Amino acid sequence: MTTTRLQTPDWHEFENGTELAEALADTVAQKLRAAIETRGQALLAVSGGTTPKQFFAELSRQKLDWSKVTVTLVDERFVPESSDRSNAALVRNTLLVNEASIANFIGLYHAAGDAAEAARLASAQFATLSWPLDVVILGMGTDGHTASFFPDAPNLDELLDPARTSMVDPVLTQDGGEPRLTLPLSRLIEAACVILHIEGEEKRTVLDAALIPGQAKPISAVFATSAKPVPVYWTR
Ligand SMILES: O=C1O[C@H](COP(=O)(O)O)[C@@H](O)[C@H](O)[C@H]1O
Repeated sequence: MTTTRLQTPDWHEFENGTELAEALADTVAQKLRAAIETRGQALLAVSGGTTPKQFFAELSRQKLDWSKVTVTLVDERFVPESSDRSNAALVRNTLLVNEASIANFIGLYHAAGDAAEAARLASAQFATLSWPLDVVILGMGTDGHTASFFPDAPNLDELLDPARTSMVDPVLTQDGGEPRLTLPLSRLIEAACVILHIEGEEKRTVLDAALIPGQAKPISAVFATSAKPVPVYWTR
């Protein structure tokens, strides 16, 4: 992986998780309203894991025409929604409630034989969407992965190829706990708006290091290849 151009992050720091969640929800809601205004619909891709819960709760209460919003995931574990590891279950339970309960949701998981087959099924569904995405909210693990771009993934270079044309890719990773499904970097950075949401000192240190050329982690590729600034929303 080569990184030749890293951004100085557009840093948004908050006193606590509640203030961050409110500000991020306001920003995302504005972007969704603008997309609905200009193209009659909005596509939002969110991350899973533990960080976004409070943000999802705030976003779910935002007043906008959620019937015109399609929500999907940046990445998913190859597990059914009955699993407590399911990112789709997190979205259903914490984002697709309140005002947002009428949004359309397209998950990445399919009950297929393996992650590769599930990725093919998800890609066929994604082909019906009106690309590019309007808003992408990324998270990051303390190993520097974002989406399911895990450092140990054999196909990491392909996933991070800015010219990649696939829609959903399988990821075979030990670090990630189970096989994964992910949008490739190209689909994420072509979005009108990409925001990184991280919390805690450890993640800030990891990100700071990853932005130094020559210390590349998967997250580095987002900042190295995005044509637009990628705001970082952070709190201790
Ligand atoms: O595995 C994943 O991890 C990252 C970070 O999760 P967190 O629990 O540290 O917030 C997440 O962004 C990604 O969507 C998820 O699949």
